[in-house]
Amino acid sequence: RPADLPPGPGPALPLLGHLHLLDKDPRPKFREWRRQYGDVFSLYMGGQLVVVLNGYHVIKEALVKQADVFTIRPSMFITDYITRNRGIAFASGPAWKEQRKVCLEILRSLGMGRASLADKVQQEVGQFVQAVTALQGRPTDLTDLIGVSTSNNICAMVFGRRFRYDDPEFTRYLYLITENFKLLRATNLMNFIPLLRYLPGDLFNTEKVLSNVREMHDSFLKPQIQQHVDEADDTEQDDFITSYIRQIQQRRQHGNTVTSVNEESMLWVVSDLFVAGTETTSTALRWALLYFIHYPDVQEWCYKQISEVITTHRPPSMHDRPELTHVEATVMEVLRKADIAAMSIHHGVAHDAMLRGYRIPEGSVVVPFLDSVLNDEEVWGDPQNFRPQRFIGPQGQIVKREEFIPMSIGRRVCLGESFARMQLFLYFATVIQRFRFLPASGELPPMEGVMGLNHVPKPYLIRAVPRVFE
Ligand code: HEM
Repeated sequence: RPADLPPGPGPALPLLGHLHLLDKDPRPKFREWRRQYGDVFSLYMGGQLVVVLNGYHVIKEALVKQADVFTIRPSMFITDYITRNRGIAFASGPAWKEQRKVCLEILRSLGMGRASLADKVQQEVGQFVQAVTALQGRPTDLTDLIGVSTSNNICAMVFGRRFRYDDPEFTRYLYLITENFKLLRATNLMNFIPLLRYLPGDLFNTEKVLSNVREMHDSFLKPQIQQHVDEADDTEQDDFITSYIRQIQQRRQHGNTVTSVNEESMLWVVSDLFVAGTETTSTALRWALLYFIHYPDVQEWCYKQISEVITTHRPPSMHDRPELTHVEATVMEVLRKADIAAMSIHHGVAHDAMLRGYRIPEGSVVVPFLDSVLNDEEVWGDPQNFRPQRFIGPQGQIVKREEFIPMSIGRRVCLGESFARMQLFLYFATVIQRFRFLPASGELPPMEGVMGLNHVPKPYLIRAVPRVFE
């Protein structure tokens, strides 16, 4: 490692680099290396130099203060192979900029984070409550139900419709997403060890991942889009696809030929919203229920406020959000402690850069290690504890800390942040109002998660016992 690069673990092995030192869950090793080498350290994954950014100040210095340099995605074999700079999440340059701008405009016009969309989410939460009530407190793994329900919120926004919980086709597409989130961790190795690409067969599941993407696009997204195209002229429909089609038409009418806003981009953007919005939000909700059964006092702390502020006669709405501070604080603590996007999405550098006196060469992969901020002792004091009260100030108000960055910061900050936060608030408030969550047996399920692309809880059974209102 040249002397001006960030320090890191000793000699790298040929082909593997430092990969042999990393477990399936690299977080403990990264925490150890931060203590040893400081807030900016580097390692080789295969032949690829990876620079890991730790702590709020370093991540902000890179992603915000040097945004012109650190906003791009690195060129990686797998993502280049699959997305080819289409969509948002893995695109860079002018196409990413234009897609992100158009998407944000549309999402804002649809009311992301505001009342109109909230009504639809509230209706979906109502359906979810009905389905959970029907279980009559029986021990159940709620993963699939949560998956379909949270995904329905994206569907309401993007397609203007929802799907039944027992729709086998829709459940199949959600399964494909979950499978890809799991498979991509192994597939990722191909990014770092080019030799693996030449092995016969599909040992690292690249073809499987690609065929899952194709199936989702061809059998699900394209027909949904086509239906919107067919009905575009005579529809009052108020959803993402209809708005995007209008954006395409406007550009055509103005003779704009250099734009990336076209039918192909629409497919990839819709795919990104669907994939990024489904898996993450449902994971957060699954973590939440697990925390609820481990911390019954937190459930009661929220329930007491809900029953005082809005009683139990009507479901909570977004208007209650400012007053339901205990629920809001619990959403924040789940997002902090669950570490869902611990490694964020990889960033790159547009050209050689300097950070904290170290050179970050063009071609590096940059990991904003969000875990290092969300679990920083200097910021939180007792990060290991699940304690929503840390977000409540002396006057009972919500404390907003700039270090609270579960969805990253800078120009790439999660596009669905306010939508996700709105959904989580409505689910948490409503299910706590309606149920008491208990473990399936005397033994509590483990809190350790599994690292794929996201940090997800292991499957567990839970009892949702309807509360009896007097
Ligand atoms: C709890 C829920 C969620 C978490 C923890 C989360 C987290 C993240 C993180 C860490 C990133 C990477 C930011 C970076 O590169 O620095 C990201 C990007 C993104 N998220 Fe989310 N997200 C969530 C929900 C959503 C939802 C509901 C949507 C869609 C409506 C969404 C859409 C996206 C998109 C499109 C990107 C790519 C942005 C870009 O590259 O410009 N996310 N998210």
